[in-house]
Amino acid sequence: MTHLRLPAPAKLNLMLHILGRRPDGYHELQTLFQFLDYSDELIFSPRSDGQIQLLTDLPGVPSDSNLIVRAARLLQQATGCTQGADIQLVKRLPMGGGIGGGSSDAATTLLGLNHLWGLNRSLAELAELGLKLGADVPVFVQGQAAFAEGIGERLTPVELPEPWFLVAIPPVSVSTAEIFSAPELTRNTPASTVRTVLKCGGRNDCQPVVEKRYPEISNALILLNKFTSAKLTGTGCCIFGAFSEEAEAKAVSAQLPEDLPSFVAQGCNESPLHTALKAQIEISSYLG
Ligand SMILES: C[C@@](CO)(OP(=O)(O)O)[C@H](O)COP(=O)(O)OP(=O)(O)OC[C@H]1O[C@@H](n2ccc(N)nc2=O)[C@H](O)[C@@H]1O
Ligand SMILES: Nc1ncnc2c1ncn2[C@@H]1O[C@H](COP(=O)(O)OP(=O)(O)O)[C@@H](O)[C@H]1O
Repeated sequence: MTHLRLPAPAKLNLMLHILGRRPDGYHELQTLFQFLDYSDELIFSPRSDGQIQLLTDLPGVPSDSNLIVRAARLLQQATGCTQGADIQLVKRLPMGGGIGGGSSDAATTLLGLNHLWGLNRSLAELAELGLKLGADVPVFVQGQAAFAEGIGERLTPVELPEPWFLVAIPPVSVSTAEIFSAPELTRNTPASTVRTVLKCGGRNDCQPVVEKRYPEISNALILLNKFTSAKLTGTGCCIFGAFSEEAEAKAVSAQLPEDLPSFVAQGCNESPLHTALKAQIEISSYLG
């Protein structure tokens, strides 16, 4: 195989409840994840010298800290694999946006290199490895819309409607660690069941903290709420609203001011990464 090109899709947190804080500082949460058909892209080419080279510079992120390089090295260590790779990144997902770009890049690296290097590791093994890189990585590895518990790693797959989402990107970057360490964050929301959440929805406990600290986000929510019910994803900065028709979402997107960029994408219960990998595997077996 000469190279492998795969998407690293965004996610939305359709609700996010914080139940408590563990002794290690991580938070127990309940969240509903759905993927978006809007992705970074990664292109993997094999190297026989064992080196991992990221060919694309990501401003502000040194190569050794990039989750792509960290995921590739972790996979080498865990499997004893001596092969390497050149990796190109086409970055589309806003960084620090709460749509999981870094975690998704890491998951695509784990699945992509597992395939390219012929390692045959299961999704469960790769998800366990991914959790070492971030709480959000396992859901991208498993690739199904899910109700997540624990710190985000205990996943119950769910079937959700797949509306069109308008995602607006207020011009600020929010650090996940900052919001989770805020003294004023609600940390005692009672546990819900997946059934209740699917029936009644839920809120994002991070939203009041983020709105207070980032007026740009609170103003963007006021604006989008004029068209549809809008919410924060994860710890922000992105906000979203759902529409049944793509055209309707695009019409609203076109009416937003220039300083509030946005995109429209469909919600997906199967990750576009898994859809692309299945197609890739079919092509490889067809070509022999
Ligand atoms: C909040 C969520 C919701 O999906 O997403 P984002 O807004 O970051 O996209 C996730 O829980 C974020 O997952 P992820 O971005 O992978 O977090 P990590 O790198 O593991 O952790 C970043 C920091 O957030 C805090 N953290 C994260 C997850 C969690 N359940 N409890 C926490 O307290 C920790 O302080 C940690 O230092
Ligand atoms: N491949 C990557 N893509 C994006 N961010 C990365 C990557 N590798 C490391 N990071 C770091 O992770 C942080 C969080 O990134 P990201 O996943 O985009 O946001 P969020 O967790 O809010 O969804 C970035 O600010 C950056 O410092």
